[in-house]
Amino acid sequence: MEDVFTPLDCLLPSGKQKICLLILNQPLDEDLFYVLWRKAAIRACADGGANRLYQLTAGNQESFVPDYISGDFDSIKPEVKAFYEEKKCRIIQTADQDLTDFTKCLAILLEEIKRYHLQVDTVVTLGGLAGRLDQTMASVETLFHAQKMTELPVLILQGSSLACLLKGGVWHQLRVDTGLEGEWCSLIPIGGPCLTVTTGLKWNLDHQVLQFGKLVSTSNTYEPHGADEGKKLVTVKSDQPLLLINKYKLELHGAFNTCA
Ligand SMILES: Cc1ncc(C[n+]2csc(CCOP(=O)(O)OP(=O)(O)O)c2C)c(N)n1
Ligand SMILES: O=c1ccn([C@@H]2O[C@H](COP(=O)(O)O)[C@@H](O)[C@H]2O)c(=O)[nH]1
Repeated sequence: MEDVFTPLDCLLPSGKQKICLLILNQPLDEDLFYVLWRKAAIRACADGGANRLYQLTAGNQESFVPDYISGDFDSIKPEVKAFYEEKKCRIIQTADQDLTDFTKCLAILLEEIKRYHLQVDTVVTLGGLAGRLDQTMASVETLFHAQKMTELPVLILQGSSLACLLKGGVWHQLRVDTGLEGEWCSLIPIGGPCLTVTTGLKWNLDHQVLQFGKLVSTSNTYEPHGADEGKKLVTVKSDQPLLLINKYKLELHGAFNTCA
């Protein structure tokens, strides 16, 4: 079975993927935010993610009201909660202290996609890869939950890195021809050893085992003159879920920041 996917399509203003957007409690990149917000079928904030949204959209906050804010609400500021409540944003308390606000917010999002039969190709998350290291590790763990909850790809973007967990046992064909690809990409075996085959990379893996303490494919890059140069395809197969991290470059210089 083959899974064809363009990881950076969501960042193209003219991209084809239909997305939903989840905002976590990390500084928001303005360009990323405005490109993604205008495309999203559902927009949600996890707890303090609402503070970040409120801050970024200062002066025009009523044009950027999310569909819901969920979480244990130990981070959202009272005035931010009151503002969005007044604007009819749904406030959903998720008190469970065994799952992160990110995981719980994602679970709600996936239920809504199902309930309203929304045509969605990708769930895009802003934040989650910086700040507290335990939270960053938890973000990656959320991707494992996500694979049990949905067939949809769940992406996490922050600070020029896009992270996505590739399913095990499937050939992934990754198109890397958007023009937004940066100079490196990595394959990280998170849950245990990953028997891996790749094509289209500078350092390909030929049925090699990626494993912490053995071999981890960081600072890899796309093959400069491969046979698939025209299409720019990378293929990856691993017997276990494998974390893909891509560098992206988005230089819009605020070109989209007036569109709600
Ligand atoms: C074994 C175990 N360790 C730790 C916890 C605590 N814990 C895990 S997820 C979670 C909720 C974290 O909420 P989130 O808003 O994502 O992070 P916060 O900013 O509140 O730290 C908590 C308290 C637990 N329930 N079980
Ligand atoms: O340093 C951080 C802090 C938070 N996150 C993510 O945001 C959500 C919500 O965080 P709150 O602090 O509870 O508002 C959390 O579940 C993390 O996924 C982060 O990535 N890094």
